[in-house]
Amino acid sequence: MNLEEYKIDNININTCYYIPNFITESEEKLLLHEINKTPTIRWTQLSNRRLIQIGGVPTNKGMIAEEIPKIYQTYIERINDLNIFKEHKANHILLNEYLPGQGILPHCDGPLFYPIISTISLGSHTVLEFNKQQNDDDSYKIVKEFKLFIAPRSLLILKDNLYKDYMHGISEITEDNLDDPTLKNVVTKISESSNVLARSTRYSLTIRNVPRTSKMKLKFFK
Ligand SMILES: O=C(O)CCC(=O)C(=O)O
Ligand SMILES: [Fe+2]
Repeated sequence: MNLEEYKIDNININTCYYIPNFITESEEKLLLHEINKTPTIRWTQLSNRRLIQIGGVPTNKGMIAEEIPKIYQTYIERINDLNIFKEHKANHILLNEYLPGQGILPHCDGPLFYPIISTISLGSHTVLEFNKQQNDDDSYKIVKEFKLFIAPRSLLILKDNLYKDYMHGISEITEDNLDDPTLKNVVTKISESSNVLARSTRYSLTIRNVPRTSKMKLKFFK
């Protein structure tokens, strides 16, 4: 696969790739089946989404690697085969679940990760919003820059300045108007009369590299 063909090039940023249909419908179905089997206790419930850490829990001291189930490891390897992470191979997945109306506040992913995010989406589309933080003397404001339409089964790769200089987030809304001119990637028209698309439950597999990972097993002493 030649990644350069998938570069989003109308946002003046060189570091964004969007690959529709990166996985097939049957792969999506198998992943959704696996996710739905996960015991509730493995999920961390936040106020506006649920998440599961796969591969360990990154901390500012590094991460103790935990075994990654085979079905997820397959996709880590598929991402590593694209060679975007080079020697900083992907070794971690943060799995997010969003019900319609849930989202994630604008944020940067920060220093726990090597600065590349690769995201496989499942179940529903969403719209990812990119903002910049503008600091005044004693306050700051968030300036909306652009949005990307993220289809189920797609892969999105963000890196370099898009990782460091922009915040990303998902508004807590239940539908998206695809005629929004700030949406920067091509989306297909749903119908002549209305271009509003309702969200359903979406899962994102955010696949990253956690530097300073040790293979040490946790030991418990009495
Ligand atoms: O669900 C997404 O696509 C974004 C998730 C995200 O920003 C994160 O996990 O840091
Ligand atoms: Fe993020």
